[in-house]
Amino acid sequence: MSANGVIEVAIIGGGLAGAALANALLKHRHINVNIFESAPEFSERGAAVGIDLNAQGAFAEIGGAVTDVVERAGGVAMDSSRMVMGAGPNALEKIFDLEPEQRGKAVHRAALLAELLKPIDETQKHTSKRVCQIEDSDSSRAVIRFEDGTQFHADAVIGADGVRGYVRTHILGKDHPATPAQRSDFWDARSLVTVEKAKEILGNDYFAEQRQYGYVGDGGFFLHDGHDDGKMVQFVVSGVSRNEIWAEDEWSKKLDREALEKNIEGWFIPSLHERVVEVMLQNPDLKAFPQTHHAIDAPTYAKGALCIMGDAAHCMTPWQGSGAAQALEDTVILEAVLGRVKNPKQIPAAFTAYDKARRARTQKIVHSSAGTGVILCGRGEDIGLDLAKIQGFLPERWNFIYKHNQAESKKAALADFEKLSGPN
Ligand SMILES: Cc1cc2nc3c(=O)[nH]c(=O)nc-3n(C[C@H](O)[C@H](O)[C@H](O)COP(=O)(O)OP(=O)(O)OC[C@H]3O[C@@H](n4cnc5c(N)ncnc54)[C@H](O)[C@@H]3O)c2cc1C
Repeated sequence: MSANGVIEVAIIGGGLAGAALANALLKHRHINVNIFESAPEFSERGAAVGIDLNAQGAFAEIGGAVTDVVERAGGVAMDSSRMVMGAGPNALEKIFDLEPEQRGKAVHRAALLAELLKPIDETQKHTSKRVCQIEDSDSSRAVIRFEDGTQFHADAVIGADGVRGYVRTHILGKDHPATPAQRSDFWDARSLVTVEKAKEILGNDYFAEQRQYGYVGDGGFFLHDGHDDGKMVQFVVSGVSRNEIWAEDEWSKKLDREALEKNIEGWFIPSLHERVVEVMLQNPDLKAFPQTHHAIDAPTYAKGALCIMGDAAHCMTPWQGSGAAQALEDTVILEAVLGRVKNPKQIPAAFTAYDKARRARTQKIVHSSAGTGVILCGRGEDIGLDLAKIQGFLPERWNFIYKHNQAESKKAALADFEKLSGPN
């Protein structure tokens, strides 16, 4: 703690998780927050991110500057059907529509990140700062060392440094089986096209503006959703990896027409197959990426005055579209408990309360997400391509994510913090 009683918080990683937390902590005058990003600029790869109901709830719970950040970033309501399914050799059937109150929003990642970072003073945002070492002890501030030879001293360090970040390794140890993320059984590829092009290629049977449609195939899945004020549409093709697709250490693969055709062969009815190929090849740099996740549960998200959040803590496959949402739920709890800290000695209690509030739920979603992928690729055990059975399974898989009472969870974490932290 500095002489003026300010608690120094360092956030490592300037993705959606780190930016949301830095923004949320601005409301606490006794906290000085600095955010350190390894890249030369704050940026987001990829197109849309779905802001589901619980993520919207998290923004509302955080309040202040983030309340309407999704609207300011051009978020588009995912109107109507979440899933209209084409399955098996010839079926095209609707599985279920979302009720209006269940609908999420799709927003351009870079726009959302920019809005989250906007209120943070330039002096608190640092780029080209790759953390390579942290020295922490019970008695003094942590020393964060960067690759450029500089260092920073902080009372609390939050690793929001993503799936291959440093802080998870520091907390769990480099040899712990839960430290590295694992490659899942799935891969995906993405393409972003204008609404006009999407209509032209997909036609009315397969496309409706500003709706999120998903098609179950025999081994894979095809999805589209609108974003960027409704002008652009994101297409995703994803599915079960075939053995010949990936070499052991291969983390991306260029997809030309032949490779794409080979990898999605037999998934969809012919009329859909043709359209999937055409719309995906609109991306001149089409690549397949293996989906990774923390398949092995971490025993903790916290150690002393250090903790991890977002993908650093619980990287998940995208099948339930909840990774960013979970980072926002993390933010709700971290903002609340850090807001109560009056003395740096209480920081370990704040992070223990955070770990208790967040770990079990997020790890459950990591596993649920991978299991949902199996179902959406028509490979669920005793489910296969039976649309009625798929319909039966899906709502319960999403409801426990959406119907999470963030205010209650925050209250419980604050009560835990009070119990653990002792007198100021
Ligand atoms: C294909 C796909 C689709 C998805 N769709 C959705 C969706 O619809 N809805 C949803 O809620 N979620 C979705 N997700 C998940 C969501 O994108 C992620 O969970 C979220 O972006 C993670 O944010 P993060 O800030 O934790 O990590 P990241 O975005 O990975 O940010 C980590 C940052 O830390 C920096 N960094 C790394 N190491 C260091 C270091 N040593 N020092 C300093 N900085 C460092 C990195 O450069 C990076 O900027 C999807 C994910 C994928 C892959």
